[in-house]
Amino acid sequence: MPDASSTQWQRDAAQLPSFYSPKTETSKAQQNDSDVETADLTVSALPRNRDITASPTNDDTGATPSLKFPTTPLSQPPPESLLSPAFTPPATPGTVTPSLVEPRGVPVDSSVPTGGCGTKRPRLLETLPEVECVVRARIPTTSGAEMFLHLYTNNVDKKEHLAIVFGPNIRSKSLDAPREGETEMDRLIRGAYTGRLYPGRLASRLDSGAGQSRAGDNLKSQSQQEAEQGNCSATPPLVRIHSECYTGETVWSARCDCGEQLDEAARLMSLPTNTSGGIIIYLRQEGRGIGLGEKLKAYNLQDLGSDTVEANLLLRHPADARSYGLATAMLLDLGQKEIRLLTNNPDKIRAVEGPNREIVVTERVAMVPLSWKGRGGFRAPEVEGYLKTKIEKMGHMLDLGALPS
Ligand SMILES: Nc1nc2c(ncn2[C@@H]2O[C@H](COP(=O)(O)OP(=O)(O)OP(=O)(O)O)[C@@H](O)[C@H]2O)c(=O)[nH]1
Repeated sequence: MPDASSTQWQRDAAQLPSFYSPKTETSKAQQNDSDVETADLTVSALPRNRDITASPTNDDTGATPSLKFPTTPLSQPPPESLLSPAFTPPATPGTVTPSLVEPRGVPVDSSVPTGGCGTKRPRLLETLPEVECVVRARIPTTSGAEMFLHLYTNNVDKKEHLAIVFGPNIRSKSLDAPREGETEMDRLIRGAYTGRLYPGRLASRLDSGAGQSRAGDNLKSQSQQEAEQGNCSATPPLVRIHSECYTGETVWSARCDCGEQLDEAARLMSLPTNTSGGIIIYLRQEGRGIGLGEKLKAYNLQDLGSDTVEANLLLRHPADARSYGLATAMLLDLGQKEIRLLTNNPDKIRAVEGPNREIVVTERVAMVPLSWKGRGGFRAPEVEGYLKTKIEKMGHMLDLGALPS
C-alpha cells in the first residue's frame, strides 16, 4: 500500500515526462510500466577475458572510425545477430555508425520517422526552464586548449549546471545582460567581458574606452563584436550533453566510458579544423539521474549479476531518470538554434530539441569507444557489459559487432 507521499509523487510523476522533468525525486522514483515489461531481471554473467580482435584504424580524427567485423568477411554485411536494434540499412540517414575516416556526423531529422533518431518520442514539458549564467571564467587546460567555463543557475533545481565553451564566438546572453547597479569591475569579475583579461584592465568591453585595450586585443575585438551578433560560422557547433559521473571522471572507474567520452568531446571541439566552436553541457544528474549513492548500490547489484538496466529497476528507479530541458535552455542562452550532437543515444536527440523543437539537431556524431577504434582507450569486462546493455536494451546506435566476443 503506497504511503501518502508516494501517492502524491505518483500524481506529480504522471504530469512529468521520462525526459525533461524539471525535478527528479529519484529516491522515490518508481520505474514506469514499460521499463518493467522490457526488463529481463534474470542474472546475467558478464563475459570475462575478452580479446579485442577488431582491426584498428589509424584514424586520428576521432569521430568516425572504420569499424571492422573480425569474424565476417569485409565484402559481406555483418550477421543480423551482431547488429544493434537501432542499426538499419545505410539508406536511412543517421542510423549507421559512420565508417568514414574524417570526423563528420551523419545528418539526422527528428521530424520524420526515418530520420535517424530512433522511434521513441519522449514527452516533454510545454515550457523550458529558466536559466541564468551567473559567472564564467577562462580555463587554460593541460592539453593546451583553452575553454570558458560557464556556471548556470535555474528555476527548477539548486544545482550548478555547467557549459564548457570552446572557441571565441559563443556567448551567453544572460551573462552579457547588464545587472542593475553593477560596476565595470563587477562585470569583469563575473566574466561578462569581451577579449581577454589582463592586469590593470578596467572596462568590460574592449571598445568602451580609449587606452583600455592592449596590442592584440583590437584584433580580438573585431571577432568578439561579430560574436555578439551571433555565431558567425555557417556550420553549427559540436555539442555534447554530458551527465555527471563521479566514478568515471574522477576515480578512474572502468565500469563506464564517461571519462573517456568527456575527454574525447573536448578533444574534438579543440581541433584546429573545428572552426564552429563547441559546447559541453555538463548536467549534474549523476548516475543517469539517480544520484551517486544509488549508483553505487547499482554497482553492487551489477557485481551480483545484474546489468545496468536491471540494477536500476531492482532499486525501483527508472532505467534512465534524466531530463534534458536544462540543456535546451542553456544552449538557447548560448545563442544556438542548430547543433551537431555527439551521442549514440537517440532519445537525447529528441529530448534536447525541446518541446517545440526550439533547437534542431542537424547531425549526430557517433561516440565510438577509443579501444574499438584501436586508438587507445581501455578495456574491461565491466565497460563492455555496460556498452552491450546500452545497445541491446537502450537502443544506442553503436555496432554490437565491434564489441569483442
Ligand atoms: N544508474 C547508472 N548510471 C550509470 C552507470 N554507469 C554510468 N552511469 C551514468 O550514466 C551517465 C552517462 O551517460 P552518457 O555518457 O550521457 O551516455 P548516454 O546518454 O547513455 O549516451 P551517449 O550520449 O551516447 O554517451 C552518467 O550520469 C553516469 O554516472 C550505471 O551502471 N548505472
